[in-house]
Amino acid sequence: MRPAILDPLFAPLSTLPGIGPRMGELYAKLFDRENIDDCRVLDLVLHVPSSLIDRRNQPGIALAPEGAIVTIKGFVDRHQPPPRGNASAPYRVFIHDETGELALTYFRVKGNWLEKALPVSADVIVSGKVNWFNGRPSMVHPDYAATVEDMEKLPLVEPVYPMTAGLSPKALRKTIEAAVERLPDLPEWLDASVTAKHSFPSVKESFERLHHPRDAADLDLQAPARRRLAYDEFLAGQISLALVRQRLRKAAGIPVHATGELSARIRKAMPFSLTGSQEAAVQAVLDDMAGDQRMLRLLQGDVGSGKTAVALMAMAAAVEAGGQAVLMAPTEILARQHLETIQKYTANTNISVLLLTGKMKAAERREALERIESGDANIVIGTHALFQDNVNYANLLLAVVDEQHRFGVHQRLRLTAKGLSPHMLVMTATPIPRTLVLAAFGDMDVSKLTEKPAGRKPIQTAVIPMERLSDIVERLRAATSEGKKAYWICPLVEESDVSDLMSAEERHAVLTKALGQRIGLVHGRMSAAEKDEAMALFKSGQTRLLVATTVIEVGVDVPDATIMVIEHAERFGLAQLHQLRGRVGRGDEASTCLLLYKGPLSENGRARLNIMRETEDGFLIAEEDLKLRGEGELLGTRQSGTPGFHLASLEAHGDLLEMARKDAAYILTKDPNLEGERGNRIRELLYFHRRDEAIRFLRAG
Ligand SMILES: Nc1ncnc2c1ncn2[C@@H]1O[C@H](COP(=O)(O)OP(=O)(O)OP(=O)(O)O)[C@@H](O)[C@H]1O
Repeated sequence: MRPAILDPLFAPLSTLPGIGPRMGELYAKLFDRENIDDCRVLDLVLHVPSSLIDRRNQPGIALAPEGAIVTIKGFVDRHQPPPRGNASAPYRVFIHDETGELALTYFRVKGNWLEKALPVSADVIVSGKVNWFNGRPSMVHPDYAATVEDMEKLPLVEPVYPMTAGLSPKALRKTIEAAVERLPDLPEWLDASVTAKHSFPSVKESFERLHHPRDAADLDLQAPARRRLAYDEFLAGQISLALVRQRLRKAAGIPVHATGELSARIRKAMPFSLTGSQEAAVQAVLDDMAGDQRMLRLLQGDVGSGKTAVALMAMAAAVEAGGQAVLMAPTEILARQHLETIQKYTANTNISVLLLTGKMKAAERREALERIESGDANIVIGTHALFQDNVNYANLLLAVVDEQHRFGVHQRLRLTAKGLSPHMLVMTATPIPRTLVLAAFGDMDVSKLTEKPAGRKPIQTAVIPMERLSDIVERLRAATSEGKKAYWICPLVEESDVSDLMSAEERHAVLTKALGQRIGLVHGRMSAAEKDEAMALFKSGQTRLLVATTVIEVGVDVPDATIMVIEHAERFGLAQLHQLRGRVGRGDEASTCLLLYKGPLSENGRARLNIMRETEDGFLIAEEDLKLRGEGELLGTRQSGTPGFHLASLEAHGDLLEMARKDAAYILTKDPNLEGERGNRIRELLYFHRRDEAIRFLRAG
């Protein structure tokens, strides 16, 4: 049961004033949720400012610096409405103080609200950005403008929040304010010794400080309020992870005794032998599975390092021992690709491999569910549909979760919530720094694939301005007529007026015309069947050029594709570029990657693209990326911060993570089921910061 004191925070966002269906949609977008019903008041409380506007600067009109936000106290001299018949001309209000005159400039003014807000001969306060033209200052659409009496509430320091298009900063601020007011007086969930030692303010005080900053120092990542909340968040994360691990481990492992019979056949079917590090990983996995504790292992390997083969060996072991194995992929395309690969390698065994996705037809799905329940299906491959409530496994011994870089303990918890706790192998592709591993996975055993399969040739990477597009088209013509295959990646799906990015559809049309051949297209808005078809045509060589958005970024494997063109490379995160480039260089043919950019490049932008040219080492790229951009962008996803965290930043709060890890271990050693007095406090913390995850876990417990 959720502690009642948290109820106001878990109330739907729509209970706040001013949130109707239209606003609701915007908030859902802001919080990256399906719809407004998934948003809680708490989401707003956790939506912390990224910067602030300081309106304390009151230099007087004559001394207002160009482009700076200032607040001016003045006297209204006159109004100058636009001349009749010229509605596009500005409406000006002239005010003065003892240093000079300022024009307040408004466009498209309707009605007479300006006369009311800024009456002639009134003392007024205005705040906004000042620009100078020909020695005259003007303020276009002041952020605030009213008589002195009406302006008592002018916020001199104003938080600025991360936004989404369509939402106004004012509306967002007001809603957040209303949400923060609902913050109850929470009892302290940390031990007094911890709060005292680090001078942590209370939770309520901390949020109030962040949402009502007095100056920039309050928003500093090292400010006590921010550190407190970051620590809480890390602690909640570490405790959830430790609990999952504890649960998984506690359920006595079913030792898997592999006979090696099936895996020997599979190896024969593979056109290569495993690399040394693949062998080492397989061995570690088999050892784990044979033991009486549940395996919980992370398999980390750079793009194209051959993680799938390791996973397949592990799954074969589960089947040899008479059980089932599942492989969960992050996307439908990947699930189908895994299915194909695995079917190919298991063709001369009696292993039955089955696909289960969310998009199957009812009859097909029913049949699949029956085969899973009867144990007829040995290996089940799919998306998150694998762990839905109505899927019952006959004898699930191993779950492989291909997380790529979409971290989340969700799936792992989902399994435990179903009362299942098979051996677990989690695969990640993006090379992640240790701190990030710790934050996203907690303490897990780790196997790393450090070598690339033999025979791989380095990928030639070139950084090329868009102006040379026609050269590239010619190169592609030559290459495809020689039988080579190429990807062409575009950043956006459909043309949009806010952006000059060429959409995939448009690029597809242009290239089809220029090359006079059939060209494939894959983007996120196509149906699964359409995507499959496009991938199949490209694999079989019926199309030799595939225009795609980043839907193909993770895991797509067409080993004979050797050319990768990335349009607007300057707009991608480095890790994402690395992932994309990793789609070529997967066979023994030499490959090329062309990074097309639209100039002029910033210094930083040039440095980033140069890193791509200089190295193919994912770990090095990740490190450089971290240096240049910060970890949020490292994963190429979130606008800010660390994935899964609202308040904590791995870069800034690494020390707190380490502390949280130790404290979590201590707390759970003392009270493994969180039943004691401290345990109850910690449960509150878990609900607050991990929500449904925590809820699932507590139910599962
Ligand atoms: N030991 C090996 N020798 C040669 N080729 C291999 C070896 N292991 C795997 N491969 C091949 O290398 C390619 C990449 O393997 P896989 O798809 O498993 O990579 P991955 O680690 O999942 O990479 P990504 O994260 O990019 O998806 C595949 O075409 C696979 O058949």
